[in-house]
Amino acid sequence: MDTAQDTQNLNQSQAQPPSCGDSRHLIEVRDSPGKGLGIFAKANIPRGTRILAESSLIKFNENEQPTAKTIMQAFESLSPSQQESYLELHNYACDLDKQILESQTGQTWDELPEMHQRVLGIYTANSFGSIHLLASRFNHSCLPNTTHLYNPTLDKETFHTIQDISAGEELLISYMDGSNWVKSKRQEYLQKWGFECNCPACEDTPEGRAKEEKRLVISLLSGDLEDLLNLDTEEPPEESLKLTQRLAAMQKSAGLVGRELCFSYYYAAKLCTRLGDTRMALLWAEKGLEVNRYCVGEDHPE
Ligand SMILES: C[S@@+](CC[C@H](N)C(=O)[O-])C[C@H]1O[C@@H](n2cnc3c(N)ncnc32)[C@H](O)[C@@H]1O
Repeated sequence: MDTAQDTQNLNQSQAQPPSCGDSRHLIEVRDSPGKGLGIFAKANIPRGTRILAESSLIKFNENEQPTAKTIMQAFESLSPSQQESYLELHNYACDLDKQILESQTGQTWDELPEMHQRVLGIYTANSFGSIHLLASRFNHSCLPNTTHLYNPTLDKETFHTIQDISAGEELLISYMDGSNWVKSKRQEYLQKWGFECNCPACEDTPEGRAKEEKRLVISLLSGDLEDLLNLDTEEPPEESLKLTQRLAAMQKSAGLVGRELCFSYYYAAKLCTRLGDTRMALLWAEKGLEVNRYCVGEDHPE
């Protein structure tokens, strides 16, 4: 066997992007000061890149609410090496999660065996409804540059950049659904993970406060729009269209360019259709499609 040739082949195969339909060769896991580990770009990454498509290590059915018992069973059904990898993940359970787990086990947190505390703490700190080994290293930002969604065709969670990323930059997702939430609501929600967010939208600086003001307007516009939709379905669509256009413009200027923007564009398209303005309806729909494509890729069924 030619050892030099083997080494060369190995180096070449490491240099090749893996054929798993993502660009994970462009990212690395390393220390993120004040946040534990995080995921960083090793090169410039353009918007819309599928950086990761990852199968779950542990997954529950959509309509199955995981409990302490089923989480422990899922962990025990893993192979020894999978268990080892699982146990390396970040471990944190907030008081509320502990209370829920206590009520399910009938034991206080301190009475639970140490291994149970660890497995359950890791589950609550890392679950997107499922556990993924690499994706568990994404830290949070209220102004994320990466978005994720389950792709049922691939049976994988996919992660796409929604901004152009520079080499060395951390890739950050949002841990919450409500991108229009104001700071106090966001901070309250993030207690689940035991940290105080200091992202550009949360920092107490003139820039941070200006971003928060935009978020407040977005929150109010979304609320007004919801009221228009809920209170009177006969409401003339012109008013809703104006609100939707303002909402989309604010989302864009606030840097909220994930699927929330796509939904505003789609909604504007629907309203234009209702108003008989096919040309504008097409334009909004195309804008929505473009955002959707960079958020979830071409192969998502939605
Ligand atoms: C899903 S894990 C993310 C990866 C984790 N940093 C690690 O070392 O494995 C969630 C934990 O990361 C930390 N974290 C995530 N986003 C953060 C942020 N914006 N600021 C500080 N800590 C953060 C918190 O400790 C949180 O409980």
